[in-house]
Amino acid sequence: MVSEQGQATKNVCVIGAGPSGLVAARELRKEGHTAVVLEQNHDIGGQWLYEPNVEKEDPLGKNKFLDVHSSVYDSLRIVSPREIMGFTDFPFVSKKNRDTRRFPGHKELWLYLKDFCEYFGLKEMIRFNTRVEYVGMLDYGVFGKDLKWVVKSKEKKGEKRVEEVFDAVIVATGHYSQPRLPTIKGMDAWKRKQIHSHVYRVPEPFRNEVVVIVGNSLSGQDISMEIVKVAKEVYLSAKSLEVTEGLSKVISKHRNLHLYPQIQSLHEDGRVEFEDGSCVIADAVIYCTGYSYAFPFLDTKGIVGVDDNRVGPLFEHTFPPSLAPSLSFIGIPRKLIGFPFFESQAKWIAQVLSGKRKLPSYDDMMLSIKEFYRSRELAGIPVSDTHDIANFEYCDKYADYSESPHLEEWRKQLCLSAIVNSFTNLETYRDSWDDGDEELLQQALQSPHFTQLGVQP
Ligand SMILES: Cc1cc2nc3c(=O)[nH]c(=O)nc-3n(C[C@H](O)[C@H](O)[C@H](O)COP(=O)(O)OP(=O)(O)OC[C@H]3O[C@@H](n4cnc5c(N)ncnc54)[C@H](O)[C@@H]3O)c2cc1C
Repeated sequence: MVSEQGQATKNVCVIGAGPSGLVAARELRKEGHTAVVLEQNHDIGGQWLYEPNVEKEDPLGKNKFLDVHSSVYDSLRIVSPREIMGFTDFPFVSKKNRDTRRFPGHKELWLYLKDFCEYFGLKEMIRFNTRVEYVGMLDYGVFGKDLKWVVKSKEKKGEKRVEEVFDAVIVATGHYSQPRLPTIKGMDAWKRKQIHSHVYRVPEPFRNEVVVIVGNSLSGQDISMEIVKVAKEVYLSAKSLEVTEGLSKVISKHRNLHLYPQIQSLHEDGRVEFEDGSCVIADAVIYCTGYSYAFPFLDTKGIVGVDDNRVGPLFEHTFPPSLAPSLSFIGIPRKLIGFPFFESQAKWIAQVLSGKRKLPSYDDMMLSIKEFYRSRELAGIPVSDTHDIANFEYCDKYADYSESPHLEEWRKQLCLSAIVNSFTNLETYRDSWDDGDEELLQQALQSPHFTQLGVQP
């Protein structure tokens, strides 16, 4: 199809109505495409649609399709100041009678997304309670721009199955749901409680228990800090015993929180042996060991795969060269300022689909991927961290692809300052804000993002 402006318009399926899928829907519509968003849940929000009921969820997430998508726990507050999180034209301002904290709880972010959805009239584009079970090429062998996709979905609560054909598919299914587990001797034989942080919600079930928490990244730290208030003893098992000043302060404050090395083995009688030969008897083990990329519905005949948590080959973590532009992914990179990044990526995809922007040739995209892998290897970054990109220039690069403005300097500064604060004051950084940061924030609030767009209906 061709729009009145002479651009190609496509019939696009977006999978997932989290932040990435929502902004993709908006950008596709802006660009003149017809888009439908298929969402397995009953509402929008993705990770931010809190699900307290995890009883039926398999605790180590071994099933192909999980029943519960969100891994968010009850007490979770965002890790960066709200000001930096909003989409570029829809600031995340605090509202009366809502959670007005600078680092609000998860519900506030969900409400922000609800507001975004309503403001841009996105709900009518979404089919809820619809799980995508299969995505495959209609005519395998015909690559390139004419390639079409078959999408098979199933109503979550019924048996109704639908099969549709689209010009393009955008995968926006997130990657913080499928538990990534370590391999530990004796893990399968362990008879006591054993869960992944994906199903952790509240500390109460661990009252008076001896708990081993595996992994000291964000979730491991957060969960340790709240479980320690009810548990008898908490052993935080980390890859390295060299920890940030912030975590070290927390450990010295709580007499029942101990830093231990990695687990060597688990035993049927409840013994947990650590690499330094020490041993404790525990009631529960909580794995805060991160998440795996998983696309259980996607059949690309082996063209796109996940290998050691690397999704590829993907040009700029977005387009598989031989299937571009009809198949794309949003939100694969981790550790970037999420929402504005998803927005640039969505703009770029929408514009490539309409023909406004051109992708490099297949050979050039493959070369770029190879060079990227090589540079990571030379920097000593493991394959499993391929998509960890803690680099603001990356956000700017994606903005350039769609000729959008770069990430504002104040966002970068506020983000860095929150990270630095968390390193030194882990327990309090969300509520203590020093004078320098306040000054930075006041500068941010004078920017067009807030002065021209800050008033939401
Ligand atoms: C504990 C935790 C804390 C976090 N804290 C922060 C934070 O402070 N700041 C921050 O910026 N980010 C944080 N994140 C990252 C968070 O994932 C992103 O903010 C954001 O939610 C990613 O958006 P997304 O749309 O890409 O994926 P998601 O939010 O995961 O949304 C994906 C959507 O796809 C749907 N879906 C999946 N599979 C299917 C299918 N087969 N069929 C149909 N629909 C499907 C899901 O139901 C979901 O609605 C956190 C994540 C976790 C787990």
